Amino acid sequence: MIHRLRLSKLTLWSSIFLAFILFFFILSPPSPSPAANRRESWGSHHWEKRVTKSACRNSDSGFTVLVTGAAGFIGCHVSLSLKQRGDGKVLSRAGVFVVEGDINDAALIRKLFDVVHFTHVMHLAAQAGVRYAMQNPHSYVHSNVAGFVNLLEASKDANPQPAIVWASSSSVYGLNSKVPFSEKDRTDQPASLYAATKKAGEAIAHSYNHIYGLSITGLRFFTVYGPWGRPDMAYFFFTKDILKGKQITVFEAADGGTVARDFTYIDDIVKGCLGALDTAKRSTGSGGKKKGPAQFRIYNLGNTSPVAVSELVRILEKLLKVKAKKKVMVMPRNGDVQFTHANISRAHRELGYMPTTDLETGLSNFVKWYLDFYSPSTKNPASSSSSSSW
Ligand SMILES: O=C(O)[C@H]1O[C@H](OP(=O)(O)OP(=O)(O)OC[C@H]2O[C@@H](n3ccc(=O)[nH]c3=O)[C@H](O)[C@@H]2O)[C@H](O)[C@@H](O)[C@@H]1O
Repeated sequence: MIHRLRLSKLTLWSSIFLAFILFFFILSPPSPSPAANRRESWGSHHWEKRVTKSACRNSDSGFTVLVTGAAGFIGCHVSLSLKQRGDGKVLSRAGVFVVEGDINDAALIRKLFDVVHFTHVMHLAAQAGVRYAMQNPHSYVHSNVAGFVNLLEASKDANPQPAIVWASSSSVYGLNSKVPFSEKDRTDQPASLYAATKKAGEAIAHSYNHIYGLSITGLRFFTVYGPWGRPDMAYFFFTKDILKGKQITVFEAADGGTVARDFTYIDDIVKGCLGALDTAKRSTGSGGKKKGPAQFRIYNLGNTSPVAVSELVRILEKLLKVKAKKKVMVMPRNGDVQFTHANISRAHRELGYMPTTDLETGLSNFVKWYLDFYSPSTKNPASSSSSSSW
């Protein structure tokens, strides 16, 4: 239980601030906590030994992946999935070694690249969330722009360079009104600072690909949800507030039109991330020098099935067996867009990506996890359901 609570806090922390780095294939004795990893002092001989050991691969075809944001929602699912399939696993007992740090810490990132030859970087650390950008704009620039550049700098100097797969966002489509959103559509009208920093990330990624020969794949995630999710996302805090009998605010468009999202279940997203890693070609440069053109890709990872937020609430009411206290209001001008809908044909063709989880099924998994994790009062009619999906 203590372990679970700690994880929950970490998930929250990393989604609001940033940045844990986890890498594989670590096997370490059960790690006391990320904080303890840091206390061990990251430059020490013992630390280097653990890092090196953890990064050994069991075959030449395995990957050694640096996953940033590993304590965050998508990062922890991707990390566990990589671990389960055994990439880089060398010791008798699988485990994950988490290095707590900021992706802006150039010395730490350089040290990691000195100690390990990463074949891939799965960059999922970010300041996420659309509306929070109005409260804390600088954290978006710090994590999504400066932190990303810091990671790319270390990656381009590495010899050999890793291939990079990183998290962009459906929010880059901004005010684009052509649906479904295709990777070819315009992305030059962001509706929030968050979207602008993700769009900046795509431009920065292109420049590193062009100048240094880094192989880079950007994944535009569409409103990802599921167990161990982000408490700042609507489906998560709606669940919490409905159970507490608190009023929730459901947005509608100014003309009374539907506000909808292409909600995408975490397990489908993880498959897309692994597909991107598996199909990433090698970077062509080394030690900061380009040796030829390198792969540059961008993919939508969505569900291709937008659902109105009012319908999301209806499903939650059914699963929780509690009627929500709803206040419907016009969507404030805080960065939200009215509608998202992914065209995923490119990801299907090139990554084999095919989401299989509809919103009701995915939310049912989430609600089971939520009730099990938070064990709300037994007075709650929905609390009898308790199995966790993990
Ligand atoms: O797809 C994406 O790229 C983005 O998806 C989510 O952003 P968002 O779709 O806004 O997700 P939520 O904040 O969970 O909102 C979901 C829906 O609920 C609505 N909402 C939100 C809050 C609220 O109080 N009421 C309400 O109706 C929003 O307008 C939105 O339509 C994530 O928070 C972003 O980090 C991610 O990049």
